Amino acid sequence: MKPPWTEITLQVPAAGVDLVSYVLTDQGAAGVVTAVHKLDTFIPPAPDQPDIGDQTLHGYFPAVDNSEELCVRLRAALVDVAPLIPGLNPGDLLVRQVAEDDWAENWKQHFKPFRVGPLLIRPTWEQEQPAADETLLQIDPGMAFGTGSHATTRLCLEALVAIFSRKPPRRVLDVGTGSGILAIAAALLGAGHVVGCDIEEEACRVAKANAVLNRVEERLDLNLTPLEKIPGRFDLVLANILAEENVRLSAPLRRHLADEGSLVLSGILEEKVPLVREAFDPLFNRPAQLLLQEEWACLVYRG
Ligand SMILES: C[S@@+](CC[C@H](N)C(=O)[O-])C[C@H]1O[C@@H](n2cnc3c(N)ncnc32)[C@H](O)[C@@H]1O
Repeated sequence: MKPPWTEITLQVPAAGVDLVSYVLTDQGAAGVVTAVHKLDTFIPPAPDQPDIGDQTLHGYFPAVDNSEELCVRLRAALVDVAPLIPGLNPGDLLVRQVAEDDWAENWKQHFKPFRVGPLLIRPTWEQEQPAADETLLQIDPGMAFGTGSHATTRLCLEALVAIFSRKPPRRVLDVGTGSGILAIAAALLGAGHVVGCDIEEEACRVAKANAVLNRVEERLDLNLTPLEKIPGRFDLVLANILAEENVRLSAPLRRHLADEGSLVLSGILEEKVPLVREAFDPLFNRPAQLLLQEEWACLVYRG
């Protein structure tokens, strides 16, 4: 029998769905589902649009014995973002144990192939073929974050393609590799050696499987080594982790960057840009390039 999951359900004001989804993922949710909007492309309504009301959000966590402990942790994380989401009630969590079949396949219908520069990024269950001048990147995110359809990943992919079009980095570091999508993109675009790290064992397993799928496993080193302990310096460092985590890791991220290398910081809500700039600007001689998509920002520094 397939393992069960712990489902957490909460009501979220429409404009907060993306942020709460991100928080649940950060707290270990393997998948997040809304009834009417998919997680990865939710666009908050414009201020002049009528409020479309609360959305029901389901987060799926590997089954836990003590669901109260999970709820306490989630409430604490939600209390942190509640000031950004008027109307969010972090106390209001419903818990249910569910079988895998209840949700595991449903989300797949939302992930469609898309293009960034020369890359055609395609989920494994889709058939679209690359044009002659395109490179296919196949991805099965499994239980890891990173289909490419989240704005934070897309911003990284766009920055990465632009950097490779100027001067292909030889050595790349992908901090918080998730499904391995960015690490694999770097390898497919020509990087000689790519290190990807994550704090989640499952992410490393999924990323390795995706590396094999794309036949780049020999140039990829995917592991659970904490950033501080990874040896060497890199021509390109990518970090699609939350703003606060980027700030916490500012010193080791900078240390891992080779001279003239590029540092791509993502997972940053637009209102958190000043916080990230405050930590990173003093470490660089030049200001960062700012890329924006939906309510997410990406900062690109040059060493
Ligand atoms: C938003 S996902 C990004 C996945 C993928 N790189 C992408 O761009 O789609 C963030 C990932 O970072 C991992 N993570 C969070 N903090 C981390 C840290 N300090 N070191 C390594 N990985 C971390 C999480 O487990 C998660 O897989």
